Amino acid sequence: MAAPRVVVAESEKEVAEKLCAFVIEKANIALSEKGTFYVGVSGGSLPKFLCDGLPHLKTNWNKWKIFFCDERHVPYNDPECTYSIYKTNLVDKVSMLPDNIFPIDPNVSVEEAAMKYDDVIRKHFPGVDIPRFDLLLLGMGPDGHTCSLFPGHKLLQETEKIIAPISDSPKPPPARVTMTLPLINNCKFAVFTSCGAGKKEVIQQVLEGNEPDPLPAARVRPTNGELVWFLDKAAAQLLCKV
Ligand SMILES: O=C(O)[C@H](O)[C@@H](O)[C@H](O)[C@H](O)COP(=O)(O)O
Repeated sequence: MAAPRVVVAESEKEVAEKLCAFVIEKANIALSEKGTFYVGVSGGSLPKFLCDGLPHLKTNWNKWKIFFCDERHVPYNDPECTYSIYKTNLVDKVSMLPDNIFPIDPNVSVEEAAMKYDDVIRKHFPGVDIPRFDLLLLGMGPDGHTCSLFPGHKLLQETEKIIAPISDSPKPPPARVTMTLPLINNCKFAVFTSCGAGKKEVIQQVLEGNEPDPLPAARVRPTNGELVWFLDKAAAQLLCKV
């Protein structure tokens, strides 16, 4: 994999603008090439960046297929539900057809929800071992986690499954469904967005460290794809090479 591309903007507002422009550019290229755009989105602070910026930009929303890089195993009416945040603040805003966004099923066990989600994804990528998303939009926690893959967790060693349950997430809520590294690293574009001085140390560790046991975010290295980081100046302040 080529070195990650690091885009540093002055402010969170500018990060959001650059991120959304990038997303729409990749979406419209995918739509022109194959008529569909397969994207995975994350929770945390990312929904705000995307939901504030994307609705103003031009694309054919009903050719998008939105999946979740991870999702909390909570009812849809729970404020922690990432799907509901995107449904309310993006899907409904752009009048995207609801069957273009694919939530997990919170009404079964987290193990079953993961198996069902695996099926849902594979139905869109028939005949391949590992689906290849056009774009995965990721966040990174202050501990270097991404999706619901946490430091030291056995899920980091997963080599077969593309979707897995977790019931001991150190970031609440504890039960989640997450993409695994084999799926993440098969995408065309893996894009992180991280802002704020609180992330400056872990960003330096992930982007410029050379750890024997890399943090989860440092393990995102698309095999045949590109890695891009959108950072504000506060988050990037310890980086040497930007
Ligand atoms: O649903 C989740 O909890 C997220 O997918 C999670 O992986 C998030 O991306 C990171 O925790 C970063 O969150 P912040 O950007 O809010 O720090």
